[in-house]
Amino acid sequence: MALLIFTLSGGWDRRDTETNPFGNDGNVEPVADEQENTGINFEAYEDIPIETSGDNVPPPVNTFAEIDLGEALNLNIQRCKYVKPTPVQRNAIPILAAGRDLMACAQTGSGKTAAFCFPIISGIMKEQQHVERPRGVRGVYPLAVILSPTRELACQIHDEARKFSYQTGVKVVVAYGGTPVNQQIRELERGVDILVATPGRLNDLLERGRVSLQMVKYLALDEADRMLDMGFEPQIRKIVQQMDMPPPGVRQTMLFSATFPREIQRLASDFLSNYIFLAVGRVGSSTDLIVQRVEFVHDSDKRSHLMDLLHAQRENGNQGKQALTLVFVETKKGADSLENWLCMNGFPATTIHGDRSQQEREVALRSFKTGRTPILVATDVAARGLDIPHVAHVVNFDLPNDIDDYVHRIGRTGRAGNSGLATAFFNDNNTSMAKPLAELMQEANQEVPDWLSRYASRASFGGGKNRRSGGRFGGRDFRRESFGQGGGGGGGYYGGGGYGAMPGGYGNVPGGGYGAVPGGYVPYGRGGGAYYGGGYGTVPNQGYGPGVASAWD
Ligand SMILES: Nc1ncnc2c1ncn2[C@@H]1O[C@H](COP(=O)(O)OP(=O)(O)OP(=O)(O)O)[C@@H](O)[C@H]1O
Repeated sequence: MALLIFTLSGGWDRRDTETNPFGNDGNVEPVADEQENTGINFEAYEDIPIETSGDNVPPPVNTFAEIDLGEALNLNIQRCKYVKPTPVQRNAIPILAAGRDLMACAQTGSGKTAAFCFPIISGIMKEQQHVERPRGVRGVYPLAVILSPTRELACQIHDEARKFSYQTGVKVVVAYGGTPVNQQIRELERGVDILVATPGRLNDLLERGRVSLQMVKYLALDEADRMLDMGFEPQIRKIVQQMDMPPPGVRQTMLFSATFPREIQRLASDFLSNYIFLAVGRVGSSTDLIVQRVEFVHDSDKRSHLMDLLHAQRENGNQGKQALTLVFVETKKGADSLENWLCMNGFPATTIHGDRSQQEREVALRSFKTGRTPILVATDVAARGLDIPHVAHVVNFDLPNDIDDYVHRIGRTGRAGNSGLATAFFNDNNTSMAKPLAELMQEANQEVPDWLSRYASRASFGGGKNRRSGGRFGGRDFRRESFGQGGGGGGGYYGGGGYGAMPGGYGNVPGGGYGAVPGGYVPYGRGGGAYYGGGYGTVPNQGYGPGVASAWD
């Protein structure tokens, strides 16, 4: 017999005909080996520093089972093969399950999506019987809104949330620009509990009167610092403060990012009520898990230098295969032209940026993910949130002007406890980044080349856009600093060093200072030095020393 339950998502619960988002992999079987099944290097997460502030912070949990998330959601957690919660999940889920507002700052790739999705889904499951949506009015009344800065990230969150809510009766719908709005309206009218959206498209739907926010109980901003910076803030204010969304205290608000500059925190506090601030030290981003290298490369040499890196990577790759490499450039034009050049030189590449149609962007992303075009040239549109498995190398061909953008960009590798490699090309156009970059690398136990330290110590370059406020954290509660209790903080948290193993490794780079790397996997660790084995051992960037010295002196 078909299971038809009327739900207040505005439609019929069609759990029995729901497409299985896990595909054939949706069987719930006991997980034999955590490491193998999750890909998570759990040890890397053990000593992670956690900082919370606010009134009556609910204690963290060690297992998902300690929180009553509901049976259907627990089954999905097993289907996802999540054995243990990550530190941000351990701390954030009980806070959110207790109904508290939260500003959470946790390293890239550490599972923030689940940290806000689980409590939302579980909360809606519990309330399903009691919620009454307005009747007789044509409109769509989501109970939760999740906002994301890019379309691709909105899609990704939607895909994740659909997995987590499979067979729970909770309906997730996504709305984003660049696709026909009427189709999305029709989908919304079939019922929605959780609406994942980009701000532009949601505003459009609100202005058309097709969506009402009056029933919203949960509001989540992913990449919250980006959502509240100058570009997006007016749109967010409009959605959150000028339409019919219940005020803070009535709705529950959760803000998540890997970075949280102080001034954005101050702004964000308008949207929150008696919130808890949570900072989780960076495991996945600018930490030991990502080997960061910075090389001095003049603009005119960037292409040939990139080519050398890609050649070396191919030679060391698995059966001559090119490892997935994400190359960040500054402009859309620059992205197109580099992509062309790479293709002409025998490196299958594609590109993603704001001038491409949504369809082209989606095709490009798919082609990169599947390895058909293992090089993706991107602008900052791909800097945040995208969770692409097996990205081995992020190249900052053009460095960003903001250190937080750098943190998000390199965080596209080294996800979920895996290791990764990030290379930045630095030259005289990037002097304002020298100081924050050197500091960030130092915090993360990376070896800072002498020439970069010299740039960093030059007073005239010291005014770089260094918005970092958290020392070892991606951010620290600005309320504490206002009260004079916090700020800064000594070292010691990264004392352990030496996580995991490094994929790839360069060998035989023509003209470079890299040594040959047999086997491709090279252990790395603090003080150990031997990132790339051989000649590239103890002093990374040595090969560029002379060039840099002449540029500098
Ligand atoms: N408890 C868990 N066990 C195993 N894997 C997990 C767990 N939680 C999340 N993951 C996986 O970790 C990866 C990274 O998660 P997610 O994309 O949510 O990171 P994030 O913190 O939002 O990163 P970013 O700051 O870059 O947006 C995903 O592939 C996700 O499926």
